[in-house]
Amino acid sequence: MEYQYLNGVNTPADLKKLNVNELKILADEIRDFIIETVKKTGGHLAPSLGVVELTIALLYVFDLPEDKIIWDVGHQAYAYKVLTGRRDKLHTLRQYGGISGFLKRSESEYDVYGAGHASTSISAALGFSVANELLEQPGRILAVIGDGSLTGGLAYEGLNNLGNMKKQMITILNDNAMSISPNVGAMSKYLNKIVTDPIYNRIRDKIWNLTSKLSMGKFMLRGGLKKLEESLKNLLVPGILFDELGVRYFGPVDGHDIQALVATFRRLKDIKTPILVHVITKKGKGLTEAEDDPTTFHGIQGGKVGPKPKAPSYTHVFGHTAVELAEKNEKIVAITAAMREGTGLIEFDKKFHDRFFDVGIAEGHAVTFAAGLAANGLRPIVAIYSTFMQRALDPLMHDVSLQKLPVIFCLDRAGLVGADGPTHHGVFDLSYISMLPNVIVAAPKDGNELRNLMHSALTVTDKPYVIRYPRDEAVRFEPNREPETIEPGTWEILQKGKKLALIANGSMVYESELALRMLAGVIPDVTFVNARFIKPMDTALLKQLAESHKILLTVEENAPAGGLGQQIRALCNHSGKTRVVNMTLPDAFIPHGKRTELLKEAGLSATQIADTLKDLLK
Ligand SMILES: Cc1ncc(C[n+]2csc(CCOP(=O)(O)OP(=O)(O)O)c2C)c(N)n1
Ligand SMILES: CC(=O)[C@@H](O)[C@H](O)COP(=O)(O)O
Ligand SMILES: [Mg+2]
Repeated sequence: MEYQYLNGVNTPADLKKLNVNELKILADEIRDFIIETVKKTGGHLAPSLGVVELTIALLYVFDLPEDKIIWDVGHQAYAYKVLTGRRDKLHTLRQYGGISGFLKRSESEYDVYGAGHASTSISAALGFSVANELLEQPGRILAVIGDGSLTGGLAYEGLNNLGNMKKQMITILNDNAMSISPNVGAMSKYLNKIVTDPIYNRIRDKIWNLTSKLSMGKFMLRGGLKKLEESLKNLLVPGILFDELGVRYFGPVDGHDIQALVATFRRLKDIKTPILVHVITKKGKGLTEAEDDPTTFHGIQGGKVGPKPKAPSYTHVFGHTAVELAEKNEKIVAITAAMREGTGLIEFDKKFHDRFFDVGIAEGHAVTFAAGLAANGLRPIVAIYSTFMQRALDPLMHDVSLQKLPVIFCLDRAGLVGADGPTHHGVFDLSYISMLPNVIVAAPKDGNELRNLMHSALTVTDKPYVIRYPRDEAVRFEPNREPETIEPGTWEILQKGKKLALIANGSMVYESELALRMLAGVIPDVTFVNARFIKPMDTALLKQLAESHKILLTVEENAPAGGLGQQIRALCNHSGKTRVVNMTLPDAFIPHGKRTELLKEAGLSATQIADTLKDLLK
């Protein structure tokens, strides 16, 4: 595609040769380029469209790579990638072997810090700033954080320390009033107030509240003047919250006005103490459908629409079943950490809005909040992606399992998620959760079993019940079947055979089914077991299998350490009679790509399971 300026701009140095008017044309070209590219590759389109002008202004005023920008999450940094030497690679975005959808230190010298999980930028940037000072390195440190990411507690830990340490750091708050869905929480309301209420409205409202209920005498006696002065300060200094934390607030600034952004950054760039610049942007800016529906366009699939799925997604099955349970039991409440759409809770929210809680990007709070709900008589269902559940391991231990509270956890995106890559693969949950006492950990083989496990979880009232499932089709799902109650710790024998017992878990049951179909008539019948519970194990059946088979082959979509296979090996090894072979994901971070490509790279495709079976039985 021929562009007047974009073709000649590949680095920040190229950018600095343009004048501000040319930058405005460049912004349109970059926006057009991102739209055309991401429609093919897929990715986080609306977030990136919202910060095109902000990115240009930052790279125009600041001196990268000496000055360093740390992006929160990094899903919004496509313009940043274009302007830091990756314009000609953007078409490989999130593809296997291509550039990452987030910042990545190994990808570019300009990617000084990677992310993917939200709310880390302020803490990391403070680290950079202190390192500059102690090592006497030149350069300014900036963090770019969205209003959604500012609902994450880690951001406040960073702000608290920053305000106290008073180090040089410029925090750019990119406020588009959106997380994935509309942003939630008191901070969001506070930011919105700064942006929308004209000052005089606020003065009027505050004074009215202060004096309306009190006679003037009482008003004066009750320190009314002090309150009045405080409230006036609050009104007239919009960013008072940040100022009080020791981070000087500037703004709000129009995040699409390059001239205003450049002037603001030029004026503030050499302030040596912590500052925060509040920038107002529109998520999806420049693409009408994305501006109108930034939630849908937060992340889009690229390329041609694939074949019609053979079964609904596990996400759909979860959402359907959560509603089904809530219809029958008014104690059931659902909690999400800013992932209402991704976890499949839209229907639940619509039908049971007063029993639905979006707590913002606050997974630790979500779990401890659920503990409180459960301790006081409700039955919470917490829906969190497996990778984001890592943020809540201590609340799971300390608040839920130790106190034996009946919280149901539904961990979507367990296993390899695909294009989001290593920050998002949910490949450790079997390990980090089954190590805890007082937990049940299950993985369904299909949609029917997910629904049965969720129904079964309700019968458990003295410990948390964790169910994990992949970002994939649910193999089979009959919503009208009568749900079955599955006893915790009971595995399912799918085929009786001899010599080798194939013990698969969750997503790997279907892969193993496909492998056995490939080998029909080729190898002697093997015993095939659905090990749907990792905790508790079906130790009675396992003992039987170990005594009656020479080989146990385990297959799971989880890291090796602490997974199903390692636990089975430990249980069988003391007998020494049975050979245990484990097929797991590698002990490594797995790159981004298509889920099917990655399963193959990890050695967990149906063909590779079949090959392993043939090798073991020859
Ligand atoms: C710990 C964590 N939880 C959830 C997510 C999923 N997530 C990615 S971006 C996003 C919304 C971020 O909102 P904001 O910071 O305002 O950025 P915007 O998309 O509006 O530019 C969420 C919830 C995540 N990346 N990390
Ligand atoms: C950037 C981020 O963390 C989310 O947008 C995530 O990419 C959503 O993942 P899914 O597309 O699997 O819902
Ligand atoms: Mg936002």
